[in-house]
Amino acid sequence: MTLDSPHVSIRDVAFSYGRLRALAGVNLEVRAGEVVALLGPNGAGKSTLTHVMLGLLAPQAGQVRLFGTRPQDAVARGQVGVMLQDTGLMRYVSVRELVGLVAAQYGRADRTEDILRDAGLADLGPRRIGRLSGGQRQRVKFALAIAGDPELLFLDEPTAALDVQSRHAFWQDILERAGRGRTIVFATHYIEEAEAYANRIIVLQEGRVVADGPARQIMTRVSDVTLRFSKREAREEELARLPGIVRVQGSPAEEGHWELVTADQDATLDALYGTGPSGVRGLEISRTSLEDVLLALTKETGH
Ligand SMILES: Nc1ncnc2c1ncn2[C@@H]1O[C@H](COP(=O)(O)OP(=O)(O)OP(=O)(O)O)[C@@H](O)[C@H]1O
Repeated sequence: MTLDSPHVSIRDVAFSYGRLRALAGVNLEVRAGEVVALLGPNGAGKSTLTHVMLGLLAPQAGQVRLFGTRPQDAVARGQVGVMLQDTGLMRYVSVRELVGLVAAQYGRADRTEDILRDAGLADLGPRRIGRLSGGQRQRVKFALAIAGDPELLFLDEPTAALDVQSRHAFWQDILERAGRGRTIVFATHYIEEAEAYANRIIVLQEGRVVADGPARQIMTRVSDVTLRFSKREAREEELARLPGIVRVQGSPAEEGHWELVTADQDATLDALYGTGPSGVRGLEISRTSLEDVLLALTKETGH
């Protein structure tokens, strides 16, 4: 282990459940302070990858290192916090007792109230776990993940079941941790959260990494833009000849209403407007969303 070891390093990792190949040659490195979102359709391998990163599943091929050492050793040193989808919680203890117990294992019993506050549980300390709502239980799982103030946090769908306020508070806490050099890897189906809070997005599809980079970089992979406008005297053939055009659609419901998909917005608009009056009215430009890009990247298997 060296000071500048990546927090996570995965090389050529393959994992199969019997004959079902869940991860096929995954490579990635995550460094201190990164907030990484794992995206991908159901069954893409996000949870399997998370389990492999934690040392809970041993890959049949390849190597996994956390802080330059075996995942189990990093976990034993208290460097890793984790929130998995299907962990159960003791039902008959109070929120404060459970969080305090885990905090004590990290030598942080005196920080129990801070942990409860950070997880949005300040008012729920005396409540029995068995009496909590789904979103409240989710916050307890988060409290347990952060109890040791770990350098590396793995969160599997952390905001599932959280209401709007809790989500907001959760992300503020995550950003504050990242600002202190903590590393966060989370799997999610909320694309807008990945776009807003992750500085890197990794897209998995059938156990392979099909995209890896900042949201903006991933979005440039599909650079098409849609232009919508009205133009009375236009003909379809004429619009199709504009530079950059990928596709032209007229609106059958509204004559003279057009939708152009272009790969070169500037060239298309220059030609459309030309030098004189264009007759174009009500122009709307919409960029491809990250959701469109993900659908394009993961559509091959029709999930
Ligand atoms: N315990 C298991 N035994 C057998 N196959 C499994 C097991 N867990 C997962 N799989 C299979 O491995 C593949 C990857 O599953 P995984 O749970 O990692 O996907 P995921 O991306 O986390 O999906 P989701 O978005 O639905 O949580 C799927 O085809 C799944 O059916």
